[in-house]
Amino acid sequence: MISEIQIFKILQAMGLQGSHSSKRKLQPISKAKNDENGSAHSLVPPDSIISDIESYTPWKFEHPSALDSFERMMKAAKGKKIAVFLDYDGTLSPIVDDPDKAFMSDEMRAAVREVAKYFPTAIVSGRSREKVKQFVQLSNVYYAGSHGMDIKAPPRPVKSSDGKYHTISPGIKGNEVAFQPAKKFLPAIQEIITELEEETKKIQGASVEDNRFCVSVHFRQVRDEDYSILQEKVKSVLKNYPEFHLSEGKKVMEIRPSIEWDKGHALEYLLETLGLSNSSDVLPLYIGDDRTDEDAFKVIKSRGRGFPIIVSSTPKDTKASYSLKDPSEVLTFLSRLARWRKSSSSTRQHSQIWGINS
Ligand SMILES: O=P(O)(O)OC[C@H]1O[C@H](O[C@H]2O[C@H](CO)[C@@H](O)[C@H](O)[C@H]2O)[C@H](O)[C@@H](O)[C@@H]1O
Repeated sequence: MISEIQIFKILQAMGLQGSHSSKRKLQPISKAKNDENGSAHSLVPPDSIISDIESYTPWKFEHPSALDSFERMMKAAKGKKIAVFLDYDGTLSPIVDDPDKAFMSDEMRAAVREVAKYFPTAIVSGRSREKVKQFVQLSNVYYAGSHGMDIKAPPRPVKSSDGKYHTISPGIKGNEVAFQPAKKFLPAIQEIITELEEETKKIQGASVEDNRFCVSVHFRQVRDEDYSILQEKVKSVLKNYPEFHLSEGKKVMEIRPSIEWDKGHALEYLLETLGLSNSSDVLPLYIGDDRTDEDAFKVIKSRGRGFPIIVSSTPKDTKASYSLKDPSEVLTFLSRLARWRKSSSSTRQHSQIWGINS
């Protein structure tokens, strides 16, 4: 893999790029033709480099690789605190046909464990909190399930009669409480699940996933010609539940209570409970691949500091500032992040700060 800098140098040599500016739009580059003798023009780099340049679209300049930008990002983070937020499906685990088999690799688990030794770390997923915890199997991270509608974290700092805030030390075991802003919808959600299961049971490949405070209807394995029937059935069930709405993710329809709470709110909530919300020294780093992660990217953007990173191998509309191609690049990034921090501090200092087990 060639770096961003190398690509700029090549582009400059080819007369296609004037200066290093992430805002500047590049014209699409087409592969130069061989000359009459069949030999490539002297300015044309080898095929492997050409294909890297071709994939370096204007989108990639606006959302540079977090791996290529690592040194720059860490320079900006020097002396500041990074708080890490990670989506699960498509970020820590690859997208697979069967949602029950979206396992995380041992290498990824080890990398997240290592990151969480040095930085406060939370997994923010559309899955139920219990389910994502079963997949991740780490005790030194916080979990937010149901797109942030089910968070287990230290209690919010409380203001006492003397007007002072009392912050509870983050992460001390047994001190965590569940925050569940959509609790009153639980009975309706169970009714919706029963009705959806009944309505969709004849559609081959469709499945309904109980994510506790939200529901997923999967269609990855549904034939294309059956999709609109499935969609109609889901919509007809939802007609009786006006307090819920439907959105679409990666080959999945997601049904959620219409409350003002999403992954962005979950990020803010976690920062607050961890005592990290008011400091200009805190840089939230969020890695996610799906539309629901955009709410968290937006929050980081509006805070004006932090690292919103999208996982995508193709250009897409996003509020993220950086990109990683796939979960294998996420693994490389997280390992580098932990190594970077390890080389600048000792584990002992960290566990004293965060007080959580690994
Ligand atoms: O917020 P996330 O953790 O990314 O959860 C979003 C949805 O992820 C899961 O579905 C996706 O991954 C499955 C396994 O790879 C795949 O089969 C499915 O097509 C994807 O949409 C999860 O099963 C859903 O409930 C989540 O809503």
